[in-house]
Amino acid sequence: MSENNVSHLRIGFVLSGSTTSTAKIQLTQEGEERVFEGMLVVISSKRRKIEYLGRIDSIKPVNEFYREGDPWSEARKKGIPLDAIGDVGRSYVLSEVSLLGTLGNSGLRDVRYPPEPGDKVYMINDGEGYEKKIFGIERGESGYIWYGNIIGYKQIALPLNIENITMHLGIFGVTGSGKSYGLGYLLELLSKIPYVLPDSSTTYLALPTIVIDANGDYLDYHEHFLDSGLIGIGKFRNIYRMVFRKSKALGRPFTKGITIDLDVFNTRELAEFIISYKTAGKEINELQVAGLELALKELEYDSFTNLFTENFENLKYKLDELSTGRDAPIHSSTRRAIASALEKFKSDVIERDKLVTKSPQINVEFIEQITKEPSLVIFDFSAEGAPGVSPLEKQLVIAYLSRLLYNKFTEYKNRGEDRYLLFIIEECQNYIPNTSNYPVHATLTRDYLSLIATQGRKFGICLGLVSQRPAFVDPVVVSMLNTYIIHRVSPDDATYIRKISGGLPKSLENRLTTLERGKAIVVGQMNPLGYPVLVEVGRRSIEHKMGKTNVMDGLYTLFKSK
Ligand SMILES: Nc1ncnc2c1ncn2[C@@H]1O[C@H](COP(=O)(O)OP(=O)(O)OP(=O)(O)O)[C@@H](O)[C@H]1O
Repeated sequence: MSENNVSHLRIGFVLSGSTTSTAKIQLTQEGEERVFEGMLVVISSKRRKIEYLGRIDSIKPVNEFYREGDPWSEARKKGIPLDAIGDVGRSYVLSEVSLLGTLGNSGLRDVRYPPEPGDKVYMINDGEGYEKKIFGIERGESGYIWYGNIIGYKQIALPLNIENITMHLGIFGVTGSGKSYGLGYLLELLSKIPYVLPDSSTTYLALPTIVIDANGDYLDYHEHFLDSGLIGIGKFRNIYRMVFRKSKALGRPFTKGITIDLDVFNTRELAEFIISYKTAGKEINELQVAGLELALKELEYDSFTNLFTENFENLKYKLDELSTGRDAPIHSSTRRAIASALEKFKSDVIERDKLVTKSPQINVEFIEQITKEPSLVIFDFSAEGAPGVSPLEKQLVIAYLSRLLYNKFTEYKNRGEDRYLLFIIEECQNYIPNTSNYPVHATLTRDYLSLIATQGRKFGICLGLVSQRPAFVDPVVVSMLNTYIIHRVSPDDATYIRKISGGLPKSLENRLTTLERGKAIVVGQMNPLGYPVLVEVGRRSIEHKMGKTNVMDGLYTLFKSK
């Protein structure tokens, strides 16, 4: 590093007492202005001709006239101003730096010698190949996408290793912290992952993705696809929007109705779901579940879908039969409760939302198609895509989808065929809840999503779980995520985040609850640095219209219309 290079901003000097893991530095005036906790910096050792990558862990201003118990304590107590003395006193800023490694041409190496007193500390120079020195990776390398920029450095992005997305991803943050915007940006990057061919030319590939879109945050991509075709959506071949049958959007191009087949469920699962549906998942009566299970079994139908869509009366007769007579296995009051649960299920799910059919739109051929011709599939669970649809019906759809995916990917695996799919679930606490603090009944979704989470890297389904409240998500599943993008979280979640992410340095942990919108900490297997990094999410190339609110204009329009 040349000292004459003005773009290398010197921000400090190493003081005595460094070890191979930390260095104490005194900041220069520029350093005092620019440095913040969590920032990455470079220490240059002239004598050893090495550079260290460090992270600012603390910043401590010192003034020799303001010390605890000094001779001026009494004057301060009496309120006598000491500004003049303070101004002439020695005043400086100390900083503790964690040494993350030494910089080489292929990424970080272990620190074998501590920096020496007098070594200079710099900001990383944006334009001098530092990405390669820090991460060991160059732009354009196969299988890496470059995410946003490292905070403090506009030109230095964080590479993310796509190979490791197979070990699942968690995106957490409170409402408005920028999760959906950031995820949209990530989807754009995942639609054009570089792949270097044997002749050294580069092609770009897209990772097929299904996103359960809770609020319509990704519909801009569908709109863009309808308006402008494939421009701007990388290598995705198609973008589908999936809506419930009552949605006004049905009938638009590349928009499919959400329908499912009940035959992926076993008798117990279906019985439990129908009984819990009546109480909106709040409670579940074991006697009623057992009674319905018995009726379904005794009917010996080979298709639940047929039974519910065409022969529903038979089920009612069977229930009556099983509750008639002195030794009837189902008590008459239980029968009444089961019958009313069945009616509710039939009238909402079968008749009103027309969710169940023998030939559903979401089927194995669709999975085959979207994974073979990489596509983005948006399940629109917003009010427009799912008008009047209950949370439990959404659960039923995800339960169906996760079974379908699990079975299909098991088949791919058994055939030795490589397929990959990113399955993103927003508001995932509703489908894989931590029942100890978020009492939502979700066995139908939880079991299969957990099963997908526990599958190894080679299974091919990469889970992307998104939540405002990570503590409400099943901790066993969360422990299987290997990469986290953590936006601002609530103080209640900060301790939990620290635990699941394998411990964050204090300098970053302190920022968890105060991160600005669009800033996040990236930690885990996809981050090749091996240390948590503070990043600023990049700009979406397709505008995020759905996330916008316009309170004042809206209020004014109402006011004017009076
Ligand atoms: N990095 C960013 N750059 C520009 N605008 C952003 C950025 N991040 C978020 N926004 C905007 O801020 C608003 C809130 O962001 P976003 O919808 O992503 O939050 P969220 O964490 O997903 O919230 P919720 O959990 O309520 O969905 C949106 O209007 C979004 O477009």
